[in-house]
Amino acid sequence: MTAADDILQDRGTLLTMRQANKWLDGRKIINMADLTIKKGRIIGVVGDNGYGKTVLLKMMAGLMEQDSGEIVRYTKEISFVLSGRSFYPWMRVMDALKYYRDFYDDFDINRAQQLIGESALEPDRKIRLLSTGQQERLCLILALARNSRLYLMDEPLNGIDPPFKKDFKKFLLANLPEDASVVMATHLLKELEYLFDEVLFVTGYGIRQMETEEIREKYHQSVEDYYMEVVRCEKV
Ligand SMILES: Nc1ncnc2c1ncn2[C@@H]1O[C@H](COP(=O)(O)OP(=O)(O)OP(=O)(O)O)[C@@H](O)[C@H]1O
Repeated sequence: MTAADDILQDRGTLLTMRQANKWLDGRKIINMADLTIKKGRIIGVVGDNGYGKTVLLKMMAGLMEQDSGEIVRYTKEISFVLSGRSFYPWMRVMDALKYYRDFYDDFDINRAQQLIGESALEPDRKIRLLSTGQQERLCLILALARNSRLYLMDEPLNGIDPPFKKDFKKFLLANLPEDASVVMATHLLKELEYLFDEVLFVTGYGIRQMETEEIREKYHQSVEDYYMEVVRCEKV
């Protein structure tokens, strides 16, 4: 790390991307991505289908490497929320907890068990037999029971029921370590934009990072309207 990087770390920066590019199957998916993830922020990742939100999250997690440009992670404590399909077919809820305990030093199995109990998930139930929403809830619990600095979530609430969606902010804030940040890809803008401090718009030509307060106060629009009426209409 350079001296300038040390200063960024002191100011609470968790991750930066500078002019990061990613090609897949000969197509440029991520184009000159510039972004900064600071501590204590909840950040939405918004973009049309296939524009590269998942690829961007995987690059942040280090699961996909950039082809050019720079990604600096100022923390190793990054928790990626898996999907329910990530588990072996034989696994029960309790097996997933033990798997996480054995795999991650920062996983608090007691905390996970408590959250499983509060969610009415049965510890002996096979994960593949859970509903989509129950699987998503399990994956969220597994990720949040890790003591991380950065939580990466790829459409975590698609199958989840309206009451939990409504309580999600409370659930998240109650279970996030202090000063941790969340980066969350979602199409549920109407329901979730109230959560976001910032938004990363993933467009066909690059990434645009904006404060939600700026969108609301300067442009007098909701994030969804701003995305639909401004960002999606821009041509570069
Ligand atoms: N491993 C891979 N190999 C080849 N192409 C891939 C791979 N992963 C993703 N892609 C392609 O990259 C593009 C972006 O995919 P990605 O899953 O990031 O989109 P997304 O914005 O998350 O979409 P959605 O909103 O539908 O979930 C797509 O065209 C996809 O087909």
